[in-house]
Amino acid sequence: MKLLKEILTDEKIIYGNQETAVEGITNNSKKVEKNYAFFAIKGTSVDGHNFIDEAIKNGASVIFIEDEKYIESLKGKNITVVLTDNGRKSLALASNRFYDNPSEKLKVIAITGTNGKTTTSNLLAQYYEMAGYKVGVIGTINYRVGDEILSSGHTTPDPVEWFKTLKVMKDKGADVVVAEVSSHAADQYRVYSTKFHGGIFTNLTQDHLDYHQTMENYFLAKRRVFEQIDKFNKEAIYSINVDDEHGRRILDYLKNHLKVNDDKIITYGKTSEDFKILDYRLSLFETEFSYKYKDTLSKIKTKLRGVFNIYNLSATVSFLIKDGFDLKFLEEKALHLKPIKGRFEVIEGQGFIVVIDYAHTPDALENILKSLNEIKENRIITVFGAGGNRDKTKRPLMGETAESLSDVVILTSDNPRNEDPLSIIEDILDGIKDKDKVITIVDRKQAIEKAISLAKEKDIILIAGKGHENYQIIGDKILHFDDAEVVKEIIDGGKGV
Ligand SMILES: CC(=O)N[C@H]1[C@@H](OP(=O)(O)OP(=O)(O)OC[C@H]2O[C@@H](n3ccc(=O)[nH]c3=O)[C@H](O)[C@@H]2O)O[C@H](CO)[C@@H](O)[C@@H]1O[C@H](C)C(=O)N[C@@H](C)C(=O)N[C@H](CCC(=O)O)C(=O)O
Ligand SMILES: Nc1ncnc2c1ncn2[C@@H]1O[C@H](COP(=O)(O)OP(=O)(O)OP(=O)(O)O)[C@@H](O)[C@H]1O
Ligand SMILES: N[C@H](CCC[C@H](N)C(=O)O)C(=O)O
Ligand SMILES: [Mg+2]
Repeated sequence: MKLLKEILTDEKIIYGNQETAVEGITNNSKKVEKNYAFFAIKGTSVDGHNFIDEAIKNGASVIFIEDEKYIESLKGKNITVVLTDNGRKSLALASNRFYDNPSEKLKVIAITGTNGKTTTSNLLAQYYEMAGYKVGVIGTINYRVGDEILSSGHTTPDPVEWFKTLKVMKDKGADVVVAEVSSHAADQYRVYSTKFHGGIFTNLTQDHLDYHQTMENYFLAKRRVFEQIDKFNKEAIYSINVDDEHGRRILDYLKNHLKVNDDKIITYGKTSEDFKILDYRLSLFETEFSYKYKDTLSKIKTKLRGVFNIYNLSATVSFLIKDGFDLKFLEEKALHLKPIKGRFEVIEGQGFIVVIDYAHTPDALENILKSLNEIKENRIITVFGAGGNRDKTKRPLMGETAESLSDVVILTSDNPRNEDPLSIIEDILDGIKDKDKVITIVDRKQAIEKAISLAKEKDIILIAGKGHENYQIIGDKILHFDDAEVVKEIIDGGKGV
């Protein structure tokens, strides 16, 4: 329990007083219990102010409002009413206080960018674990501390769950928390007021334009992650991919606008002067790359596969160098890093190879396919779809990429959600010129079966888009579906490598 005054920042109390007891906080009227503070937020689909009555009925003792027009109707209701000019910020600030400022006692690291967040955060987690730390991970796959899975949901949870999860992780003995911060989260202040130990920028390419509308807005949302890190910790450290034009803009912003000292920043990439990626050698089973750091010219060997993972590993290693790790330790332990579920996951078939990968953006699809083209000995058969109720403009771009970098394309369903699966496929087909290369099979399992039946000696089948997901969302139903499981069932005895 807290008193209202303990969770307030500079919001204005309209009715009631700051001694009001607060047993819990939420922005969801359905979750309100006795003596909760309810935050009414104007959302992207509905206005939370419409649920004030429900929150009161459920026992709210305090209502935070953003809209002054509700002041009058709340008069004389024996409820403490607080006015804020930004409900989302207030919710984050209050959640942080309610859960006793957990990030003050943890090393919380934010990873942001369109692709590579889950991978990079898991690589960081593995390194910290190998160095003896207890680590929490918050991201797309789940929220876990050590080996204990706490829950799962959005890539970045809402503020109440975010700060609560940090507190639970701290109470369970975590020293470090690595967290993916999505652009939605930055835009909606889900992690506002967290004291981050540092931040990593992986890349920015097209995705989520249904939400951000333009690439520039999308970029500004990502930039906000760095603004927020700097605002609450002037000592934070940063690792930035400067091969990416948006990475260079973030770097410029950190140095010239936020005035972050050079010694707090490390860059990585082929064009970097800090952690410079030189040559590399790819195979289906391991990767080796050389790099230059200061006067050291050296090599890293890992079981992770694909050029994009050289970037994710470089992001990780460069960040850890800034965090004081020994380079030799990082090199040696790279061999022990485990690949991440559903990211360039390889399953051996009878003579052919199946690769399962979470590529669900045009850039990710291009990257995985380019790496496969560097490795291939025969054809590439690509099976994929696109998520429903998500950015439609990426669909034809994914079609174009798949066509140009594969020999056969099998279009199928990803998570169609509330859209017609066939019309999603039509959108992808719009980007494909040579329709003869394409087979359309709406049912994902049948599409995978077809790919396997077509596979010849040394072919590679890429099954993209769902990676680790063990479900398929069709309409409002969530059905069990797991690409790797389906493949193993079909090729009976096919083993993962
Ligand atoms: C676009 C988006 O991010 N929406 C999320 C956001 O919605 P919102 O804040 O705009 O809220 P809203 O649904 O308009 O409702 C407004 C307010 O009314 C309240 N309400 C609503 C109904 C009710 O009965 N009672 C009530 O109090 C809501 O709690 C909310 O505070 O906050 C909601 C509550 O936390 C989320 O459930 C919702 O996720 C939607 C369903 C979603 O699909 N989000 C995805 C796109 C997302 O967040 N993805 C990112 C990126 C993924 C990645 O690329 O890695 C992620 O971090 O997962
Ligand atoms: N550094 C990278 N650059 C480009 N593509 C990448 C990179 N890392 C991963 N990918 C591609 O993106 C896919 C998803 O990777 P990952 O899950 O690490 O990204 P993410 O940023 O967490 O994605 P999400 O936004 O869905 O959480 C991979 O399966 C791969 O195809
Ligand atoms: N975090 C991403 C995941 C997309 C995964 C893909 N399988 C889909 O359902 O579109 C999103 O919500 O846009
Ligand atoms: Mg992720």
